[in-house]
Amino acid sequence: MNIIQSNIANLPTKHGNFKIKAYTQDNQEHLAIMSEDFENIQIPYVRVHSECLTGDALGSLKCDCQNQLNLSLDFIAKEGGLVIYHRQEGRNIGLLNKVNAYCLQDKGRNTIEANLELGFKEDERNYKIVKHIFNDLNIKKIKLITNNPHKIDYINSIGVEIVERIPAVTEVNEHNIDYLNTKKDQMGHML
Ligand SMILES: Nc1nc2c(ncn2[C@@H]2O[C@H](COP(=O)(O)OP(=O)(O)OP(=O)(O)O)[C@@H](O)[C@H]2O)c(=O)[nH]1
Ligand SMILES: [Zn+2]
Repeated sequence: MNIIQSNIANLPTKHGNFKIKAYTQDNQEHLAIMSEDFENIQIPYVRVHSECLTGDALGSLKCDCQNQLNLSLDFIAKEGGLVIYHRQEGRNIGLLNKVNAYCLQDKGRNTIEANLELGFKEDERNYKIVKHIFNDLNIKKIKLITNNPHKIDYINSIGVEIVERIPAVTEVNEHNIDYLNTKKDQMGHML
């Protein structure tokens, strides 16, 4: 696993002041976004946020990604911890395939059916870089911000203890209600 990593730099944002460190693996560039007091925290709050360009950058109402990212950055700036911006767009099928999946959803498929019809699993993400980042930042115990039980299982399986789960529940609207219901009913999300 060939990973290149950056130095640490300051990043002031409208959410607060952070320190950032980038990691490159297999042409994917990921970012650790740490609160200023990160080094002194015993058990950090952590959000592993999967990239969603349409949500995070454009404010798409089809998903809850931008709201979850904003909520997490606000929370981490205040309470102390880390957001890992995990560049596995579209549950790791990539942007082009996600747009094709959205086209199928325009025709009535749900988020899982669209992935399967394109020849992918419902979730193609892997968390190898997350394991590396936890090791690099010497993190052994965390409080994880998530609704996704599979993320909890994975992070437990790499030897990082989750002492508390913080829900990341945000607003429901007419565009994301079906998506959120599919995540809850068919993907096991705690919503
Ligand atoms: N393939 C595909 N990916 C999607 C779709 N909607 C959102 N995504 C991607 O799903 C990822 C976010 O996953 P979610 O299931 O919303 O949340 P999660 O990260 O599994 O769980 P939480 O920690 O609770 O947020 C991002 O990479 C999005 O780009 C979709 O309809 N199809
Ligand atoms: Zn999204």
